[in-house]
Amino acid sequence: MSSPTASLRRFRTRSELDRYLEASQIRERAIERSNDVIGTYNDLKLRIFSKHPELFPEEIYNMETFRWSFGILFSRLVRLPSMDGKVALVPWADMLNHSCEVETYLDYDKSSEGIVFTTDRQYQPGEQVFISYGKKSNGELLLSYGFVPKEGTNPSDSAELSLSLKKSDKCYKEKLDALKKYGLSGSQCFPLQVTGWPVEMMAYAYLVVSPPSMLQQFDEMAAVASNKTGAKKNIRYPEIDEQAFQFILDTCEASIAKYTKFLQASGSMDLDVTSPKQLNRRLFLKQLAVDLCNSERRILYRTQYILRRRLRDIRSGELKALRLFDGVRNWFK
Ligand SMILES: C[S@@+](CC[C@H](N)C(=O)[O-])C[C@H]1O[C@@H](n2cnc3c(N)ncnc32)[C@H](O)[C@@H]1O
Repeated sequence: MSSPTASLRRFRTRSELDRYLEASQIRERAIERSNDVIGTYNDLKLRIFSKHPELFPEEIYNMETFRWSFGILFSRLVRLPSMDGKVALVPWADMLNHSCEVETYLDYDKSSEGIVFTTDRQYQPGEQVFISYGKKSNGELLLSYGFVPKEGTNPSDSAELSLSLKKSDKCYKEKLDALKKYGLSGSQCFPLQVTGWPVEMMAYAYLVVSPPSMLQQFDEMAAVASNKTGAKKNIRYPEIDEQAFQFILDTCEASIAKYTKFLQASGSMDLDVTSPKQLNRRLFLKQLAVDLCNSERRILYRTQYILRRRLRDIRSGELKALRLFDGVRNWFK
């Protein structure tokens, strides 16, 4: 199941997105999705609604009802694997809640010509049966379905880290050209998980920190960063490993600081209410934002730990090599 607009049922306006999701890259995704829905509506209005007002009156076919319908439809439709991922609305199935821990699924069954729900184990009468909405991060679940699973319970959770070329880089233009050639830009987001980061991110970091003497490798780095070269290549440039890890660590720590600032400020966030109903809604949105930030910051902390250990290993390796070199030199004296 996927929903491009359910989040917009939670965070209705741009100012709500800016206020509650300011620390998370999910804010950018939400803005993109919102723009997609607005674009689709405007396109339909131009090509169909405005040409047949008797069939599509403005009181019904307006932006607000369009967004609502999209949200309802996409948070309830089911993808059917055996029918090439075709989507369907299945009345009873839309009552199933999501759990990150189950592998139950819905699919079309040829012999019974119906949709069958397959469970992963036996359930007792009265026990709640869950389904998986797919291997999605907490941010994606918030955007698509309007909830955030409990921290640490989602094995597919990820947090996006944005890396950027340095404007002061002597080879800024050459690096940007290499990135553009593979459809990338001077600033790219990559998903981090508690288990590590993608090779694309490492390649991007190599490119950012590489000196002018590595100009010949810029193309290869950009190609791997884009994952457009077909097979994934696990490139390594040991001579700039330390700078690349340090660069990712600095970016990661700047991001952690942003989350921490938001989480600290959220305690005294001005909810600016005029009615109890509004207060409840804003408290709910704040809690969703806090839950999301905590789960994303947890992944960043883990990344920070892995990076610090890598850097420590590199530096202690260098130190050992230096001591060995000094030892040999002294021996020859
Ligand atoms: C397909 S419907 C599931 C049925 C829904 N609970 C209902 O009563 O209509 C999807 C919606 O259920 C809610 N939901 C599903 N799983 C959830 C979970 N694990 N925690 C909180 N809310 C959940 C979200 O609001 C989501 O947009």
